[in-house]
Amino acid sequence: MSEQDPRTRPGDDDRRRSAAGDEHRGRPRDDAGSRDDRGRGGRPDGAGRRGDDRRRDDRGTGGRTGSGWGGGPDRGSRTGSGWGGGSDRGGRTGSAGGDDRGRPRAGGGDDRRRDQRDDRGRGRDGRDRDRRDDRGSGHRDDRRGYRDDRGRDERSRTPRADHNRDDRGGTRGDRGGHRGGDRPRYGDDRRAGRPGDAGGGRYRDERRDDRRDQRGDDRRRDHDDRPSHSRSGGDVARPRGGPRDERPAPGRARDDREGRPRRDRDTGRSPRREHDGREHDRRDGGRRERTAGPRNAGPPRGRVGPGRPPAVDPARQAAYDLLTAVRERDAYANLALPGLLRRYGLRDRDAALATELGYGTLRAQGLLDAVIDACTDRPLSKIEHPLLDALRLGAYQLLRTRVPDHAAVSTCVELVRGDHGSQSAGFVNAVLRRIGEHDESEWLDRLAPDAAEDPVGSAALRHAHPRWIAQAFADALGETGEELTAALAADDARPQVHLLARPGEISAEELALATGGEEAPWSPYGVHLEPGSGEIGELDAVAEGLAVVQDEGSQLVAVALSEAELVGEDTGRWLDLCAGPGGKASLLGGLVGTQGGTLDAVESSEHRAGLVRTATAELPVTVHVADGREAPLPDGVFDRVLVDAPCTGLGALRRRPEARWRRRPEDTAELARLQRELLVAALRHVRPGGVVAYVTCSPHLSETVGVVGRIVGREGRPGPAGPVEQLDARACLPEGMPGLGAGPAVQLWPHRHGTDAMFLALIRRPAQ
Ligand SMILES: C[S@@+](CC[C@H](N)C(=O)[O-])C[C@H]1O[C@@H](n2cnc3c(N)ncnc32)[C@H](O)[C@@H]1O
Repeated sequence: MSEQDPRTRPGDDDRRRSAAGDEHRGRPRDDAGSRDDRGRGGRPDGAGRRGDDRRRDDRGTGGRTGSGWGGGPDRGSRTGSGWGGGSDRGGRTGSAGGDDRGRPRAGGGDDRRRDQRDDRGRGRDGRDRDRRDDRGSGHRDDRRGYRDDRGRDERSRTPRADHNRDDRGGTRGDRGGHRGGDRPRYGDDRRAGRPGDAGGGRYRDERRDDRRDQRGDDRRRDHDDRPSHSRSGGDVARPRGGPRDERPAPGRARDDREGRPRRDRDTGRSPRREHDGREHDRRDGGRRERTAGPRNAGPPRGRVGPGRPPAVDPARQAAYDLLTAVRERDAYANLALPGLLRRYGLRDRDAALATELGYGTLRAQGLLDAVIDACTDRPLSKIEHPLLDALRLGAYQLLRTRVPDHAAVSTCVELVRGDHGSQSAGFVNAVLRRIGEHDESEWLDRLAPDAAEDPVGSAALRHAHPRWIAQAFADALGETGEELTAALAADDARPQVHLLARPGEISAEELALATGGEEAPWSPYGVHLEPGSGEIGELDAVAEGLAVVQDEGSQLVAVALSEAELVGEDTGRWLDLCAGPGGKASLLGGLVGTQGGTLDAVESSEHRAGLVRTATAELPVTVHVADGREAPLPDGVFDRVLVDAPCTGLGALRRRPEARWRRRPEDTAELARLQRELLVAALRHVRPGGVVAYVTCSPHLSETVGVVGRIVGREGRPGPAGPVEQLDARACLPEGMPGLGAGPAVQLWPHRHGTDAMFLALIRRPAQ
């Protein structure tokens, strides 16, 4: 889950909104025949358009099923789980080629891709025209080649809205009405024991277009609050990159909004404000070294001289305001940033610069503070916060960007001069000049603990992590050497944006073509976008609801649950016990929908339950606002249950620039209790022979194996949920995926897998 992370602070939900995108899913494997069939990986139904001959030939045995499940001949044999990819999949990451990847592909062929290319060329006017036309005629569907009259007839018998009622009445009996058409199918040969083998369809009805319009309105209204909609899910560009192409990226809508930089600032900060007592010391920062900095380099104690408007470029002003918002309002950076970009009229390279500076400064805060601390007489806690923000912003530019020193210093000096006077400006100037005397590695050599004596402390400072988080990573990795360094470094890097190609809506291949991205190495639904400029929400595929932002690790754990081996038939009744904001519910709902099943989605926060409704609006998902520990749902009936538990989110810090400095070690104990209780509840709701996936986006042992160990029981003694069996989760992840450990649980890592650090345990209730 991305910044929309619920796990961070229970009760803060209203501050978080989501694109249902960020953010963290089977079949019996005892049937060799079905394994083989899956392994051949062709479209089970033979329906849908084919790609061109070259693609068909290259794909060989690994053609894509409409639902994204393919699997080359060498893949099904391992787990029988039908993970997509052809026999050459293992070489994919090293291969520049696209057509020979043996990737699973959805039903669309060249026509659809051509259509999408044409769409892109039309630009905004063309899209608007299509939208107008769509409303009455369904033209939009034709345009993408998805139109299916049979499906529409069936859908008209079972309006979509039924699926999102908060009661279940009348929906299940109609499930079959959503199947059919030329949409991908889950055949018996691929999903033994699954219901609805006739396949799934797109979940649409005549109200779809209306709803899309409504969604568009919601999207615009919620824009400020949507997470991860900048290309990086975080930073977007280095400040001194070459000239950037200001044309819209492929598939990106032109934005004809007019933005005007505004100089007004909404902070109203007083230079005399009391400090809040927050520590700005070297808690995580290694030993203190005072250099011969300005001896009088303490902060001024009040405004000196007349204030005047800051003469700073809007990008730096926006970054500075972001730091203020995070500090003063506990804002989530990825939720606050889009509004600031709009306020200052920032687009393209300016937006990229503002994002880089704001996110980078937040991410590196502990390192920056250690350096600032070494350059002034006063403890950081005695420096007025706005000045400290300016110092951090300047220090980040000096140490971690190619911004010329003079520009880094002078712009930060000007940032404070207007509101805080010339004496404050002089203080900032003096400290930043001191910082600029050394580069980052020289400062680290001076300030970091000796790696031989304190490897965790050294790695923590060098990669800008609090020590306790670096220690938690070390504990989970089981080492404090090179791999810890690699993990922290990957966690400190600008992340790619990962998109989920929604099952039944668009294939990963099509989405990659439409967005200029790359198909993900592991998830059959994933597309990676390079960090760059621009708003993800402006991509046509995202704007039209065909794709959402979702980390590949989140996709993998959701698909793993859908792949886990049940005892007995999958009746298509699935449950997501902690669903908000709906990222995985949207994927699970799409998967279960393609086989005619349903998903119940429980979320304790009303607001976040609303986000789940929005994210699953066209899927067979019923949303319940309830505490997952006592949800009003029957016991012992669900085939598959996801517990994507509220957690510290330590595994997604790269997407949440400020989170690493907010979390406290003591957060984990209370969360672990809640996690255990939710897992026990899930095991109550799952039927005998059904499977529960316990998932966190944290590698902290007390939230992962600690929770699972207590519930599964130890040394033959059952835990509080009675006897259960832990499955080998590795078998439900793509074959050839490296670094999955010794099992049975799986810990994903950014440095090993390019994903957030998601944890997955699969637990099955014994069959009666
Ligand atoms: C990690 S998030 C789930 C993310 C979600 N699965 C997704 O992919 O978008 C955990 C969610 O659990 C919710 N939550 C917290 N306590 C809960 C409880 N007792 N019962 C149900 N949901 C709860 C939080 O509000 C939050 O939305």
